[in-house]
Amino acid sequence: MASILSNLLLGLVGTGFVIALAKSTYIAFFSPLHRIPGPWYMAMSDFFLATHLMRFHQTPTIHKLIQKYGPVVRVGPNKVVFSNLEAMQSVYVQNKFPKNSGSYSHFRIDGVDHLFSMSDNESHAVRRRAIGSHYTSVVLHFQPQLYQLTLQLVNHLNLIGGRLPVDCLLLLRNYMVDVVVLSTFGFDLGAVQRWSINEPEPIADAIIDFTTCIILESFFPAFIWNALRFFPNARWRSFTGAASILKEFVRCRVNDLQQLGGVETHETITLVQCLLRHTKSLNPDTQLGAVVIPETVVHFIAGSETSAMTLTYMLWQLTRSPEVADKLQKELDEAIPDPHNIPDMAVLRTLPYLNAFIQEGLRLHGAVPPLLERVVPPGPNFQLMGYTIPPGTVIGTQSWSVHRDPEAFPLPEKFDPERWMAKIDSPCTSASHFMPFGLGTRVCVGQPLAQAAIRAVIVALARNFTITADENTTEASMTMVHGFVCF
Ligand code: HEM
Repeated sequence: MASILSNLLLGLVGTGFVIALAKSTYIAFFSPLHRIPGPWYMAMSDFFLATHLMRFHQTPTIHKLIQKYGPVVRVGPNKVVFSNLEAMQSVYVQNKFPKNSGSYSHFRIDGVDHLFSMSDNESHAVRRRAIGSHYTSVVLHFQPQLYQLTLQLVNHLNLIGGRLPVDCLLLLRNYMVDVVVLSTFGFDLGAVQRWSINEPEPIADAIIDFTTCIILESFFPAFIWNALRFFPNARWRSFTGAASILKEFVRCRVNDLQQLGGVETHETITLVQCLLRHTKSLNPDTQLGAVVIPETVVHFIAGSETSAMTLTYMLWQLTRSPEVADKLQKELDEAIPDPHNIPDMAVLRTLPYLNAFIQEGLRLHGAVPPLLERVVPPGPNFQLMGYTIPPGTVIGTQSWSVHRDPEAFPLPEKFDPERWMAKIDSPCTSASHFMPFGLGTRVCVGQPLAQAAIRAVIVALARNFTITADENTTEASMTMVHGFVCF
């Protein structure tokens, strides 16, 4: 009896395996995507790409595939990547293909969509209009406070006086949390102050935990993940509860603001004011959890780690190239007579070497370099570089590869701000290959804030200090680890 059962089981497993293999083979070799170059095993299953994602290595793996197979590669049964300017324009700018909800839905907060995760173009456009105005005028409204926060960094570092090494990422993460809270609520959270007295910053920690957690979560079915969250370990609980910590923080601050009447001023300048007015105009009874909280939380996450990461790499580049550091310092010394007085942002935007340095930093170390996945919508097939792509196919490009295209950027791995200097008066292909903030209608809404914070920090630190790397900071220790944002 036992042997009959085990034979039956074996037969069932064998049949399942043969059916799955036949299906994968059919998809790989007979689907409309079968002409597109790429590894045959990747065309059969998403498993292979997922293993690279799990090891935080998907972005460089895709880059290697593009180098090997050419500018268009099939990397999954239903997934195609490309690195080509016309295709970029067509997918992201002209056709505005929607985001792939399969991957972006993991970013939802409690299952609620926000600007970043929305895949429906129409709902996105409404939300974007409501929020976009906040970021286009954020520097106008908050420049004095932004500079004050930045000069705090200088003061704290002056107190250390170069006697001890400083973990730049930790410091800049706290700085960016202060910047994002400032733009969201209009007050100084004091995260940098806390850093200066060696105290942990729960919001900064929760932001980091959240970004790592969603990657981990994406590998488990929801019911398993929900069970895992109850594992009785304090660190694990705070790790998986990062979203709750952030939501609670936002809820309390919004309540405080409402009680003080701060949301009803005539001038709408903070992100939260914009969001409250927006939700009121849609439906006065909308709960905070439906729009304001998830939207605010995602701006904390999207805004702080990204900019802190890019800034850290920019500082590292200053330690590696004395020639670059000297040129930057010379330009800043001439333009800024008083090192404790940062000139207006409009003046900083005219400094050629500073801008070239920042462009180059964003090219090599933009914090969001992975595949920006879109889906071909229902309707006619899409023509991608001579290949027919049916509706439902996931397609996309990644700035990691576009920014390392040797035709646009000769010696692409070299950190060389000069490559931007030559081109400032004669726009050329490299400018159209520049996409650290994404492109099209889904381009980073926080870009003006990120650019302003990066400019202010680089100016303040390079004008006031000579930056050197600690002996433990090496090429190996600085190798980027790739999630959706880099680590
Ligand atoms: C160096 C810093 C930053 C980089 C490299 C960066 C990069 C990006 C990229 C590549 C996208 C497009 C993602 C996609 O198409 O899937 C994006 C979108 C977004 N970013 Fe940023 N970002 C930065 C800073 C910020 C800041 C400071 C904020 C806000 C405080 C922010 C908020 C957002 C939001 C809300 C979106 C979604 C926009 C939409 O879909 O309409 N980011 N960012």
